[in-house]
Amino acid sequence: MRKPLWYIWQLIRYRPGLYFGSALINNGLYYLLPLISGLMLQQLFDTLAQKTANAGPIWISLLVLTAIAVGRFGTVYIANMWQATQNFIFEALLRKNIFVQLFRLPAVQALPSSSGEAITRLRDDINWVIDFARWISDPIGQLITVVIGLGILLSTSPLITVVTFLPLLVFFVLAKRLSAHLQKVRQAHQKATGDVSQTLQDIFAAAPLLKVYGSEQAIARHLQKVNDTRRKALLQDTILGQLLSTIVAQMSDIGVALVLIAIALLGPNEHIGIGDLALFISYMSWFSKILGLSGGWTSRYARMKVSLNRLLDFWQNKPDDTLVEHVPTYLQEELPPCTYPARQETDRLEELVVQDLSYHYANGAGIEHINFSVRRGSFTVITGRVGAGKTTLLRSLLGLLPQDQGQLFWNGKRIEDPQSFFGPPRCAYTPQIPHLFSLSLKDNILLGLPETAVDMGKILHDAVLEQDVIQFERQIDTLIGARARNLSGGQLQRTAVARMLARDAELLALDDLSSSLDGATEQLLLQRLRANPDRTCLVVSHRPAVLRAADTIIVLKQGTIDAIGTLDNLLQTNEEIQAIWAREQEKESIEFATAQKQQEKD
Ligand SMILES: Nc1ncnc2c1ncn2[C@@H]1O[C@H](COP(=O)(O)OP(=O)(O)OP(=O)(O)O)[C@@H](O)[C@H]1O
Repeated sequence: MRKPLWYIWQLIRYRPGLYFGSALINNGLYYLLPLISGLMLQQLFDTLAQKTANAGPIWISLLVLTAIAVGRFGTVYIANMWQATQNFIFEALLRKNIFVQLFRLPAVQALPSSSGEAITRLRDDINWVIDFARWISDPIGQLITVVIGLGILLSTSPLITVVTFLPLLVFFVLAKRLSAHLQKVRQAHQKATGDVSQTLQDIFAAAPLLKVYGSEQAIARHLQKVNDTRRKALLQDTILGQLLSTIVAQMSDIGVALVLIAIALLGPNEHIGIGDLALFISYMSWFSKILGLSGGWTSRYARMKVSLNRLLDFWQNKPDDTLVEHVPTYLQEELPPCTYPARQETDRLEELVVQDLSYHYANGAGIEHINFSVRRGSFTVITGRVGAGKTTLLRSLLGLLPQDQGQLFWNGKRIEDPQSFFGPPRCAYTPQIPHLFSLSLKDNILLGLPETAVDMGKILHDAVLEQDVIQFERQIDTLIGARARNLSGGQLQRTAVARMLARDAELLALDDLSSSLDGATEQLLLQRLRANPDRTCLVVSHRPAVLRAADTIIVLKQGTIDAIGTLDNLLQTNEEIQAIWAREQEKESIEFATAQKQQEKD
């Protein structure tokens, strides 16, 4: 793996003009201008005391001092603007490269941790890394300023410079020690706060169970305990934090006090005039502020390194330079138009062949030696008992899970990278639990496609959604709401089907097409899907209506193919499908009886 500073340098190289421009203004002008102010003050006070023969007019000194004050305000303003722009650009670059990497991997491998944790990494860890890149030029400006300032002071009076600067340095070291201790206290506070949040989250999630088990008292005691730890940590954090900020705030006064005491004691022997006093006070006060701002180098570096490693985790133990690859970020420029792959002659599906496909999860479960083929216009159903491997088969075929072994052929031509191959216009997929966004129904169906590219009326019809849409308050523009809470389970399933149909793909892969639909709607959906003779469907299901509609049924048992055939054939020869069929028939008759009872009641 490269050294952490290499990544920081690559970030800086992405916008060197902006970075060095803002660093120069921030560190060059911001830190150095007060040194000129000090010299002007010296001049001004010497003039007032008539010490130097060639002292310029007072108004020139005042003018220069005012110009420096305005200049400093201007530099802070410009530096902040430039740094904010730079931060946004660096953030965008890192996020874009991470997202590109996430989309490159099969879905199951994409995230190194939970999605909540990944969001935290994308926000906080990126901030720590770019904050380090911004900050790294600060100590250089601070060091240059202190070296030049000390040189000027030493040439005025070496003794007073040493006796005032050394105690200031001691205060600085003490403050930094306190700051290191505060870091530990702060970490303990953050952990304690995290424990409280986690406990509350668990309580909310398990509230009904806690009541049933009568565990309210025990959980309340646990909450009290973690809260008490947090209270103590918060108290320590607040007191130490206040103490440290008081010391840092007083550093400047301490610097001035040291100068006054030193000059009172040593001034007469050192031939220190009023102008020199002004110079010492001005410089020592500025040095104290700089010392207050500086330090924490090792902790900043360590924090950046940890954050950088957490970002490189997205590359799954294969750290890659592409985290800082210089790609366009379009923060100020127009986004390039979205392009959709045009259908090619070779995209047309005649036959898909699956050869010896295997995939195993870490626990050993999965699918093994799967062989079958799908012809154009066919309706193939993958069925099996719960946990037989239906979803795993569909997902590894589509490249959403990495294949351990096996080959796939599209019209006889080998598919090298299933994950990128099985997208529109070749394939569209509806997962077992479709995810809808908190957008309108229309936007959920289009999901980025231009409206002009689809026949929405036909799509709604084929997905048996047309009647539902009429009844919605704002028809197709109705907002679906977070987690599709404004839709029933069946409407959600059919919206996902509509989204898939909008892709007008050669192969439609559906994991659980109709489990939330009533019998009549299910029949209608199957009928409409099958009405187009060019539509090729590969469906996971154990619903009798879907099995009846199938041309070919693939029966899975414990991750391997138990039988392939038509329903009539399999019902006579295959025990597995006989068991599934009997159980589903029973379920159907119970559902039918319940529905009839409900009708009678109504
Ligand atoms: N992420 C996972 N990690 C480990 N094992 C898994 C994972 N997902 C599924 N499995 C296991 O792999 C086997 C096949 O699971 P799969 O979901 O493909 O079955 P299925 O036939 O689709 O089941 P269902 O009808 O419940 O959807 C099961 O034993 C399951 O426990």
